[in-house]
Amino acid sequence: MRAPWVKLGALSRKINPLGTSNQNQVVVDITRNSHENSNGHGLGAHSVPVALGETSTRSPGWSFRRHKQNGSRSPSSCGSAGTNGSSSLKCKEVRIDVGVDEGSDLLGEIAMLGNLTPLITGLSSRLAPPGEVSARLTTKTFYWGLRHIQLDDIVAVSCHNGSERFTIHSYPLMHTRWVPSCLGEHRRRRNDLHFAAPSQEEAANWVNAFANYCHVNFNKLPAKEQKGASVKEEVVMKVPIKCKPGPVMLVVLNPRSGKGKASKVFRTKVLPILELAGCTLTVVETTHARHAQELAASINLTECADGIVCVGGDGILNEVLNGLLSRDDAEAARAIPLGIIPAGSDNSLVWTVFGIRDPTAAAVAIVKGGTITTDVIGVECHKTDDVHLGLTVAYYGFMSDVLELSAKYQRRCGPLRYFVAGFLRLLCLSHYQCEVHYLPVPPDLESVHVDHVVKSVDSVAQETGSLVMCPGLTMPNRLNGDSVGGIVEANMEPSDYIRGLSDKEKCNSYCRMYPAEDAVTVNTATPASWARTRSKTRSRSFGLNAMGPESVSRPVQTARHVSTDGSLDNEGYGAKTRRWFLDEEDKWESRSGTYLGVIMCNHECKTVQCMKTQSLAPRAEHDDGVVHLLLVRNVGRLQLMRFFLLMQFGRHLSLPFVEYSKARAVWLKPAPGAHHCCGVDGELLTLDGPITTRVQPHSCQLIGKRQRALALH
Ligand SMILES: Nc1ncnc2c1ncn2[C@@H]1O[C@H](COP(=O)(O)OP(=O)(O)OP(=O)(O)O)[C@@H](O)[C@H]1O
Repeated sequence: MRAPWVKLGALSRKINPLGTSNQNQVVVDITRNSHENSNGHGLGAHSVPVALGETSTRSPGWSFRRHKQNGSRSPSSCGSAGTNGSSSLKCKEVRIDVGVDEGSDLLGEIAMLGNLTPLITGLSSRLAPPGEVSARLTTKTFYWGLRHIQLDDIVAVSCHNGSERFTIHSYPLMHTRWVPSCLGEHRRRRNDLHFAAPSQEEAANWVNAFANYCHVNFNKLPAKEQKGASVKEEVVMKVPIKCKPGPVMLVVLNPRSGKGKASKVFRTKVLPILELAGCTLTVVETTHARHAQELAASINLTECADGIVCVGGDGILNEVLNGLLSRDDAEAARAIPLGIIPAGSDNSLVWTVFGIRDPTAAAVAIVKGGTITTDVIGVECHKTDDVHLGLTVAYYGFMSDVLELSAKYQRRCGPLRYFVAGFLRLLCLSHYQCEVHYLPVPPDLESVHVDHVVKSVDSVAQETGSLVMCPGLTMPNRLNGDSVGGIVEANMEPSDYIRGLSDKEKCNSYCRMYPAEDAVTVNTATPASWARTRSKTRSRSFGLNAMGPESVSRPVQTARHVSTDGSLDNEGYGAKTRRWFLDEEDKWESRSGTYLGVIMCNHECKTVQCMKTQSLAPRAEHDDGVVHLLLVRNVGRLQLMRFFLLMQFGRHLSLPFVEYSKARAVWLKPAPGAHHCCGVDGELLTLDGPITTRVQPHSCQLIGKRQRALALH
C-alpha cells in the first residue's frame, strides 16, 4: 500500500498528450493537494481533459504543474527559474480533478464515502493514536486518509453484528525489502486492516459496499445477557448485512508433487484464504498416480460446481482435465473451471498464463474469480483411437526421454530431477528417428485465432441452419463414401480481431484456414459404421501392442465437423478425430530423419525453475488455436546445450538446427526401434503407432486473472 501519489505512472500515461509533446515538451508533475476538496475527501470527483495553461474550475483534488523542459525537471526549480527573466522557465499550474467520471477507468466509480477510524493494533497504536480520516470506496480502490488498497487485493471483509468495527482482509503485493526490485519477486502477504465507523449503521453500510467486491464474513456475536434478566436478547441490526454464500469447490491435492510439500503449502498458505472467502471445500489428497483422473471422472459435479482446484504440478491438472472430459456428461463437466495452486516442480501453465508462481497469489486469484480461456491440445493415437488431452506441451525425443528417466529421481531430487535426468541423458545422448508431417497455418491467417473463427462459423450455422450460406464453404459430400456427424467448435471469448469482423469476413477467414476440402460439414445422421470404438476411460498408455506394419506414407486423414444444433454428441474425441477428414496432401509438410526433439506447444511454456525470460515457444499464445511446432534436428551435445541456454532468453528459434512452425495438426510416427514415449504436460505416454496432435475444438476455463504487477511488464 502506498500513498495515492504513486498513481503517477497511470495518470501520466493517461495524460500523455500533455506530457510528451515534442516541440513544446512539458513535464507533468502530479502532487496531492494539501487541502481536501469541497466534499471533504482527499480525491476529486471528476476526470476532465485539460488544456495547457488552464486551471480547472472544478473542485480541486490533484494538481498538475507543467513547465517547459529546460534542463531541469525538478518542479521545485520552477519558482526560482521564474525569477530569472525571459529565459526562465514559465511555470503554469494546471489543476485536474481525477477520479470518478463515469467513463474514466482511472480511479473507478465511487461506491461509498464517509469517515472511518483506522484501528492500529500492536505497538504502533501507542505511537499513533487512532483518529478519524476520510475514506472512499471506488469500484477499483479503497482509500482512507493518505493510504489506499486495490480491491483486487481484498479477499474478504469480516464484521460482527451490533459492532461498529469491521476488518478488511487483504493480500497486497509486497516486495521483499532486502532484494533489489529488479531481482526480487512480488509476493502477496496478508494484511488485516481494522476500522471503526461512527455508528453501527454506517459500519453495516461500509460492509455492504464491500460485499459487491468480496466475500463478507458475518459473525454473530453471542447474545447479550441483560443485567438482572435471564432473557437473552439478540442484537438486531438496523441495516441488514449482505452475506452471500461462497463458491463450492473440490480441491485435488497431490502430496507427492514438487518437493512433497503440497499439503503443507495448502494448509498454511492456501486454506486460510479460501476459508476467508467463504469457500465450501471438499479436499481430496491423491493416494496414487491417476487417482485425480479417476476422481474427476466419477465425482458428483454438484460437489465442484464452482471449480476444481488442483494443488500440485501440471501433471495433476492434466489428470483432472482428462478425467473430466472422459465423462458421459462431458458437456457439463467442461463448464467447470479449473484452478491451479503451484506446488509442483514446473507449473508451466499457471506461470505462463497467469504470471503467478506463488501459491498465495494463486489462491487470491482463485478467490477473486474471473476466468481465462485456454486451448486444449489432444494427442490422438490412430491405432487405439485414444486421445490424451493437455494444456501445455506435447513432446517427443530428448525431452520425453528425460521425463521417463526423471521418474527414478523424483523422491531423491524433487524438482531438480529434470536437471539430473537431463544431465545423464546428455552424457549418453540418443537419437530419435521419426517421421513428422504437419499442416502449417497459412501465413496470412497466422494472426487469426482458429477457434474464434470456428465459433463464428458455428454461430452462422446455427442461425442459418446451414453452412452453405457461408460463402466459400462447401458441403462435404462424403468421407469414404459416408456422410459425417458433427463436432461443435466453441469459444465464448472472441478476440478483438474477430469481434471487428463481419460474419462474411469471418467465414472467409475460416474458409482460407480450412478450405473446401477441409470441409465443414453439417449432417443430421451419424452412420452406424462410426460407432464408438474406444473405452470411455482413456488409458495413459496408447495400447500395449507392438507397433504394426502400418503404412506411414500418408499423413492422418482429418476433418472438421460442425453440428447443426451446436452441441457435442456423446462420442469421444478420439472417434471424432478419426472422422476429422482432411485430404490436403499437397499442403502437408513432411520431415523424416533423426531429431533431438519434436515439441508441440500450446502456449509459451515458461518454466518456473528457469529465468523469467525463458520461453520455449515465444510466439505462442494460450488461446491462439494453433499448435506451435519446434523441430530440433540431430546435433551434438554442445549445440543442444546452446539450445537450452538460448531458450532462457527465448532466442533459440534463431538457431540453424531449429525449425519452427505454426501448425493446425502435427502427425508423428517414431521409427521402429526408436524411443516410444511421448510426454504431455509432464505425463509420460507410451506410443503405439502414429499420433496426431492438434488443438481440440473445445477450450478450457482456468480460474483467475493475470497477476497485476507482472502484467504491467
Ligand atoms: N499420491 C501419489 N503418489 C504417487 N504419484 C502420484 C500421486 N498423486 C499423483 N501422482 C502422480 O504424480 C505425477 C506428477 O504430479 P504433479 O504434476 O502434480 O507434480 P510434479 O511432477 O512435481 O509437477 P510438474 O508436473 O509441474 O513438473 C502425476 O502424473 C500423478 O499421476
